[in-house]
Amino acid sequence: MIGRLNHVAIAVPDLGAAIAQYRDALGANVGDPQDEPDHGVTVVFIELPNTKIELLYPLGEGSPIAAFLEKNPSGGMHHVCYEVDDIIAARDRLKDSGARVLGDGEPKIGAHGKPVLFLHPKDFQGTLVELEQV
Ligand SMILES: CC[C@H](C(=O)O)C(=O)SCCNC(=O)CCNC(=O)[C@H](O)C(C)(C)COP(=O)(O)OP(=O)(O)OC[C@H]1O[C@@H](n2cnc3c(N)ncnc32)[C@H](O)[C@@H]1OP(=O)(O)O
Ligand SMILES: [Co+2]
Repeated sequence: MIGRLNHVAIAVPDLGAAIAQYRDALGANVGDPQDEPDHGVTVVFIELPNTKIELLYPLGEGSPIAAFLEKNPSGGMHHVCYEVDDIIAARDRLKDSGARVLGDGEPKIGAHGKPVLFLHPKDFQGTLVELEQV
């Protein structure tokens, strides 16, 4: 069911510093910040040869990233995103297996303009899992 690793997300307390670190210290190809108010985040994608890094910074009230940074003030790995062909079929199979699909269970449009869903970290070895239909 899951396919390629689409991205690994890192929550950051200082987006400018993280951009500079990846661009200058790591020589990475860093995209421009993209506000995603529907998700309460500003995202910056870093293109790697085999996947992407997604830097996440809180946007607006009630951002899930703000809550994460309260617990992890230096930032840290926030989620992994796997690609799926059919996000509804994946969701239904996961729900049948007893996994918790976050939010109202309906896919939202993510940063790539594709439907995404999130699965509770407690059901996946302490790792927040995002699925993106490609
Ligand atoms: C533009 C979209 C973009 C894209 O790629 O397209 C994105 O990726 S947007 C990313 C931001 N959106 C989300 O993260 C949505 C899904 N997240 C949530 O619904 C919440 O953040 C949730 C439910 C994962 C955590 O909620 P909360 O912050 O309120 O924390 P809790 O205390 O309720 O957490 C319960 C339990 O889980 C642990 N936890 C929290 N966040 C994570 C995490 N990122 N990875 C691993 N574990 C996490 C938390 O520590 C609690 O554990 P406990 O042992 O009970 O203390
Ligand atoms: Co993501």
